[in-house]
Amino acid sequence: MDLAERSRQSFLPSFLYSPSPAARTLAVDRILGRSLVSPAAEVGSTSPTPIVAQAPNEPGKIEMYSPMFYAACTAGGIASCGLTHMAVTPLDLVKCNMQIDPAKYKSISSGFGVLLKEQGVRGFFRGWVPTLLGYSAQGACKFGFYEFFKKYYSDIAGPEYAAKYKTLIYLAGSASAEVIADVALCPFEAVKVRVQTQPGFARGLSDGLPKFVRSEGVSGLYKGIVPLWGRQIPYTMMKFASFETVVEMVYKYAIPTPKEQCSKTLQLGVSFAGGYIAGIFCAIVSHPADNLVSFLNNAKGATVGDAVKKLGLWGLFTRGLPLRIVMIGTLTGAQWGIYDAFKVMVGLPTTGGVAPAAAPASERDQKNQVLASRSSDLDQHKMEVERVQVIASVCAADGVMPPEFIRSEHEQPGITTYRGPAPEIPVIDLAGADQAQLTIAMAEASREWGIFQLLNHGIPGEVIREVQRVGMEFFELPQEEKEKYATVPGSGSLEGYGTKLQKELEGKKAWVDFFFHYVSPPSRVNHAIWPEKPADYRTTVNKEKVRMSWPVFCSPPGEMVIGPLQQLVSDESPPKYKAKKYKDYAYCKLNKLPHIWMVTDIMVDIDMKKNITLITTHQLERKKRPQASAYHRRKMEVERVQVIASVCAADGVMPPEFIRSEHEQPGITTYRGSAPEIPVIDLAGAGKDQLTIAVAEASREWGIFQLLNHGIPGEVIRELQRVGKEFFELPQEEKEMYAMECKPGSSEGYGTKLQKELEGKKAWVDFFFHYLSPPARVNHAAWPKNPADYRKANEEYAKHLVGLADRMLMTLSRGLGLGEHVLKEALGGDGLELRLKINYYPPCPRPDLALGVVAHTDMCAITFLVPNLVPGLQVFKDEHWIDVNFIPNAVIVHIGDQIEILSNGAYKSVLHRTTVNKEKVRMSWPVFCAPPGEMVIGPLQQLVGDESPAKYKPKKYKDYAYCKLNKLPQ
Ligand SMILES: O=C(O)CCC(=O)C(=O)O
Ligand SMILES: [Fe+2]
Repeated sequence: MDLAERSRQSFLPSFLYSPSPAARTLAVDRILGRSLVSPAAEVGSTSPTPIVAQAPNEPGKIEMYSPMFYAACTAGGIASCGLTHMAVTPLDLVKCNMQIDPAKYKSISSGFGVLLKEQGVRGFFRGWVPTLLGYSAQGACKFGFYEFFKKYYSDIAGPEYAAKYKTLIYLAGSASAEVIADVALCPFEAVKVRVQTQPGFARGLSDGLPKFVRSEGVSGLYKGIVPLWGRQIPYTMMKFASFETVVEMVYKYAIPTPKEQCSKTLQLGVSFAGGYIAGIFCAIVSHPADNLVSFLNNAKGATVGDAVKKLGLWGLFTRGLPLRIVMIGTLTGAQWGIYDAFKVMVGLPTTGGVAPAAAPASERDQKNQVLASRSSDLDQHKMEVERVQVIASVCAADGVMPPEFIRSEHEQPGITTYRGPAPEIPVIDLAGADQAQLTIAMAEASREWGIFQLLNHGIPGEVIREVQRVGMEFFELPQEEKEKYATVPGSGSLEGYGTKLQKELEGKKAWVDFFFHYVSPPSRVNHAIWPEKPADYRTTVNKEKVRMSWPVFCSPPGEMVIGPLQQLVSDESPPKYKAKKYKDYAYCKLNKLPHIWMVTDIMVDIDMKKNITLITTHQLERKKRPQASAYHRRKMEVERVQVIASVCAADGVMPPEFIRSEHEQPGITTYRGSAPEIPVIDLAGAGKDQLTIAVAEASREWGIFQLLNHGIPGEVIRELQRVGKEFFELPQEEKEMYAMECKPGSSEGYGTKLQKELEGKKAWVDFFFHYLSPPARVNHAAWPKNPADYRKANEEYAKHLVGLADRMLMTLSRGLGLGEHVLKEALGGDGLELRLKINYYPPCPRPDLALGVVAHTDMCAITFLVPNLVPGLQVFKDEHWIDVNFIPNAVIVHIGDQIEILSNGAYKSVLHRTTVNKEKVRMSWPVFCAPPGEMVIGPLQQLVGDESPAKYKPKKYKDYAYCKLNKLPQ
């Protein structure tokens, strides 16, 4: 499987799989497939990648609105109506007889007695065959055509009107379906009534039908069609529209979780309840008519007026109502329950609960085409962006959405929105106050809230409405038109039509598209990026641009240095923020780089026993320790995992952002069965050819192996590890001197990844990065000065590693049937860049819940790694996460993305991750070998031919890195 393919398979939830290569699949691929890239495993230039766990294949899923879908709905309708009506045949029989011969069948209970006496128990089921067949046919048409007409009318109305007039659509859809359903039912109903009410006419359908046709003709079968329509159509309209409405309201108001996240049992419960309530409505509205019919049948020659006089208006509406409510409620509840249970059984969602705003198929196809054609133009990042508006139109149909939009629980508005009484944000009336009052009001609102509403702000309502109108008109343009204004990532300009790409807190996506452009000052305004349509966009916005500057973001020019105002800083109120250029602040913020501008308070807590612990101010507040503790305050700029670990160790809990969701938790996802070991290759024990075969096979099959007798002396590795460990054991302040800067191009130093990960989770690891080779890239200033022999140990290791890398690249090259030097040359020859990373995984209170480095493939060409003896590395092989059993003194080799690409997929870059340990510190020293950024990497020409077309697009390594780190499609 190549990289792209793997990433596509990984996180697609089962409900988004589509078995057929139809338009929907295309949409899913295009729209969802690429967004499943996992985060950077290393800050800077190496790693991040696709994949986490393979989702199971789910064959047999039915695509919404496909012929199979309607067939399933039809079958569900058969089960639903046929069975329920057959079950109530005895009741129906008595009821029909009461209507025909009220003198004999006086009430339901006495009617049963008469039947039993005259016909025995078998008499109760007289006519069950025409009932079953008739109502099966009716159910088939009723539900099958209802789904059809609902979609058909929604499509005609278009998404907006379909949502606005949804009730009308339910009513029209069910009426249309019922017209057809009654045509199917009518002949069976005619025979059934005759069989049930005319003793001796026939035993059942088989003899009754020919007899009926002989006496009344075929047209006789349809004599009752008009009254049938009259009775059934309004009833069905009520039944379907109220069901849809009730279900929608239940999901909206009664159940906090979105429908697609509710269990199937709950969904079916909602269907039954919705059906029951719909049944109650049906019973109520049809009740007067029902009473009327019974009365007229019972009293020959009576009129409606007589009935009203006799029963009274109240009686007409209520007499016998409770019983009918129970009967019809149960029946309708059961019908919807059975219908939806059938749908669930075949893998469809239950009915209702989302607005029917399905984009018309043709429109959707059009969008897919646009997406598809854009994807052929791979050179432009902007062509590859997934618009929420497009995703929404694809998703609207089935009411599900891609998982990256589903927030984790602590963010879900359904859960986290406060429902109690809450104060309103301040409202400030600019007209109603003098300057002093206004100053006080605004200052207070800004101190307390940071947000307020202005009244009488001087912008005429008409101006605002116009700006909103032209903006809305732009977003309603065809997708192609909007894409002309797409923002270009990496272009340095934020202006244009855009959608945020997984760069959010928690890696989730925001359900929003946007358009950005400057409106002021004139020197910054670039009308070229302003929408051309609607035609009056520019004049409308331009005209009002000065006043429009109220609601837009007002910020300083990028070069301005912003820090606490001098006048507000003193000994008593020391600066809380670092001064920095606005553009640097923006860069860090946009890239979620360490908040070096913000200073975290860390307290040193010394208790009576002279135990020293680090504690955050926040934790201190929670702990409310007795007076006996003394606290020393100090500032920490970034939250290091090592510091967090030392704070957490005491109470055995850890911050929630380290708790992985279940599909990532090592406690759940680590494979415990017997698993193969990663290949072990002994460099001393084999001839050149044997070695080539072993390395090539391991790289094809696994993408990872351990080398024994690699030629790096044990002493050299031990020294490397000693100095690294000593560095991490230095006081925090000293390590912070090497903190990685959040500036473009800075990729060396001490660091901690901050909130850049899939699902917004944090990795339980700190690290140090620096170059080892080539000499031109090495910057000793970035290396730790302490311990003193850090440099010597690393230089020694680097020397050996350069040799080992050469040797392995030669072997891999031979393994592809190529000359020894081909791979290395393709990677820049002696320009090959070696970057050391030291991973420091502190002890973790819940190693079953946290991860060290999240699942990724290394972005570089090849990685050489030596860990300490604490286990933790896992690889994904044959759909399982398996532990790597490191052999002491071995070197672990990872194939990275660039070798996979150069080999045109013959060698696989390995998907791996790390777990952490409860008691012990785990450390590892990977060295990432990568080509210089300017090198163009693509499948080697020698490996590409007619039979084996290129699977990867050549691109500069730095562009590959840019895309990977920013989660853009490759
Ligand atoms: O710590 C390890 O064993 C692996 C670390 C890793 O995969 C990485 O940093 O890219
Ligand atoms: Fe890695």
